[in-house]
This record gives sequence, structure tokens and C-alpha cells, in this order.
Amino acid sequence: MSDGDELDDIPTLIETQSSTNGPADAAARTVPLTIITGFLGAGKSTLVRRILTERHGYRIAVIMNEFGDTADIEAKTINVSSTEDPTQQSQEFLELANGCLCCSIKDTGIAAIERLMQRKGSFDHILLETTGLADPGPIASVFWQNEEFAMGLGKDIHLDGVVCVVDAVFGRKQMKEDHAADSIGESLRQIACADVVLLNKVDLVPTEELQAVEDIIGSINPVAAFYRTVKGEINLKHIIGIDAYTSRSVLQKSSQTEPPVCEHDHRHDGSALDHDHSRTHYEIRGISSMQVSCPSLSPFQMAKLDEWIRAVLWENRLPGQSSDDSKKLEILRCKGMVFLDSGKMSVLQGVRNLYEFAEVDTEEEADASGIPDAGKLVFIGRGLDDRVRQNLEDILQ
Ligand SMILES: Nc1nc2c(ncn2[C@@H]2O[C@H](COP(=O)(O)OP(=O)(O)OP(=O)(O)O)[C@@H](O)[C@H]2O)c(=O)[nH]1
Repeated sequence: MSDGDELDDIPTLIETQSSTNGPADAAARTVPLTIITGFLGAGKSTLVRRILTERHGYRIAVIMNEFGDTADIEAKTINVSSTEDPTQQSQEFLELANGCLCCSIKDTGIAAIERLMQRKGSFDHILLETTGLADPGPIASVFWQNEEFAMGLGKDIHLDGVVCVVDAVFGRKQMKEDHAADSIGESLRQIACADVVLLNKVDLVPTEELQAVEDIIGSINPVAAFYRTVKGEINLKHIIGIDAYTSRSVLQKSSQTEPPVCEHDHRHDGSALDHDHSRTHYEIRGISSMQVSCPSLSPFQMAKLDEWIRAVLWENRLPGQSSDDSKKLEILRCKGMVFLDSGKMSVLQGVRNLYEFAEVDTEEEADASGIPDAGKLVFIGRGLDDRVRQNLEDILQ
């Protein structure tokens, strides 16, 4: 991919003219925020630096979270790039309580973003780079359209997507090593939460190894878009302005029939990247995904589904069972859509224990992005075994 391609294909950042209520309307008024996550050394800063120095015509603010062993470990830098010359950045240093954004975002981190928002109008997009050790789930939750957020930062910002950079050289090793016996390792949480996965440093790895890493990523998160990159070289339209949390994005994804195309020279034959759905129960270090097709639902079934999701997300148990029985049940991400007997359609979006069903107007969405033939639900997390699948299917059938 050349810079020329990049210029020809500038992403449309805030173009949501949808009449859909909820996040899409919010998107029309607010600045999109992309969370960039990925394990230590995977290439997050390289990607961010590239975005900041590339001439793409957009003013992008970056909230960096440096994590090192130096004295400035607690310093956060906000760089606001200018349209005229992206290399000229004004800098403000914001001291946070500790170097880990994951821990501090709910207090000082929010203050940092609020300060940034006072400069609203001077940028089009925010990138938030997490530390390599951060779990992006709680960070994404902060930007969720709940009541608290809607009254505060939600007036200015909406979550555009979570991008996870995976190290092609060490990715597989990291996924194994950071997994502790009783918890899900951070690198797995990062992949599970992602809307886009970039397998970076593909220049350093033989094809067989790439395919092995891709297989694992696909088994953890079969619904994320996937690209191979060298030094974060990617067409920005794949990572910015993706609107992953609007109902339209879920609809568009579900009507895609082709697997995502790889950036860079390494085109694949489909075998490595099709994120084999038949293996959704192949558990990699505790995390798996579960995809369930969903027939048209009556209001009673819809209420039951809602109850099922609440029990699973909020209490880590199946309805009617104690949490002891389903000790290991934990959902990191869920998405999907269901058709209702009324002819309407409802789109599910969830990050950890936050979720929402948003009703969409099927006629308008059919014009805009096409309506899929059938409903489906996807859950990514821990403990998603046959018992859980059967329990959900019993409600849906
Ligand atoms: N060969 C090669 N090297 C790369 C690539 N991407 C990044 N690097 C190098 O990998 C090292 C780590 O990259 P960073 O961008 O600092 O990684 P990071 O994820 O921000 O690291 P932390 O902030 O420590 O988590 C740097 O020396 C980069 O130059 C790539 O695609 N190929």
C-alpha cells in the first residue's frame, strides 16, 4: 500500500446521517474515539506515530499512555496534530496517578479527556493508546453510551472501535505465557475485545507461523476484521471511522460474505483467515466464542433472551442456576441481531457487563446496508461450553 493510495482513500470520519436513534445519532454530533490496544512491544506506538505523521488531512488527537521504567512513567502526553503539518504537535503534559490507564481512566484519565475536549473543534478523531498490560474492556466501558456517560463525556465523544495490534513474532508465545491458571490473560482479553485485529511485524515471520497465530486469533475472536501489517502500515479507513458500536456496523458485518482482506503483500487463500466458525468451541487458554443463529422472536422470547443475557453478563450464571454451577462463565464481548415477530429488528452490542439492544428500522437499514437473512448472536468469553449453548438455544427455539 502506498501513501498515494492512502490519500486517494481518505476515510469519512463523521458522516453518520442515519435516522437510526441512539449511538448513530450520537455519532453525528460527537468526536469518534478509537482505543488502540495490544501486548507490550506489538507495535501500537509505531502505528500511532505513523498516523500522527502521515498526511491524511485529519486532525487527530492522541492520548498516549507511556509505560516504562523511567521517571516520566506517570506523564501522559496529549499530542494534537495539525492539518497543515502533522509533525508539528502542541503538547500538554498531564500527570496521572499511575502509569496504567486501565486503573486511572475512571478518575484522572477522564479529567485528561475532559481537558482535551475543551479543544473540541481542533481535532476530528481521538486515539487512545493503552499500555500493553491494559485490559481494554473496562476502558471501552467508560465510553459506553450509558446514562452516566451520556450526561458527561458522551456529549462530546463516542466510541468508534477497539483496534488490537498483535505481535506476529511473539504473539503466540505471549498468549500462552500471560495466561494465569484462574484468569484470562490480558493479551487474550485484548483480542477478545477488538473490533479490528492487526497482525503486525509480518515481515519477520514465515508464513506457517503467521497462519498458526491467525488460527488462534480467529478462534478467540471470529467477528473482528483482520489485517496483516508491517510497521502499522494500514489504510486508515480500516481502523478509523469504523463505527463499530452502531447498529449499522453490525448489520454491514453480518451481510459480508467475503472474509476480511489482508493488507500488505501477504494475500491469503482463505484457509488461514476464515476464522473457522465450526471450531467455535476450540478453547484457547480459556477464551472461546459462541455463535448461535436466532429465529424470529416473540416478545416473550425476547424478554427471556434479555433475562438470559443479564444473568450471564451480570451474574456469571445461566438463568435458573447458581453462579457456582457456572463458575467460569464470563463474557467479554457480545454482538448480534435478532428479528422480532413484529417485523422489527434489534441489534445487540455489549462490552463486558454493559449491553444494549437497539431497535432499528428495517426499511431504512435495508436501503443503507442490506438486511441479513437471519438473526444471530455472538458471545466471546470464558466457559462458553455446550451446556451454555444449549441453554440459550432452548430459549430461542
Ligand atoms: N520489523 C518490524 N519491526 C517493527 C514493526 N512494528 C514495530 N516494530 C518495532 O518493534 C518495536 C516495538 O514497537 P512499538 O511500536 O514501540 O510497540 P508498542 O506496542 O508501542 O510497545 P509498548 O508501548 O512497550 O507496549 C520497535 O522497535 C518498532 O520499531 C514491524 O512491522 N516490523
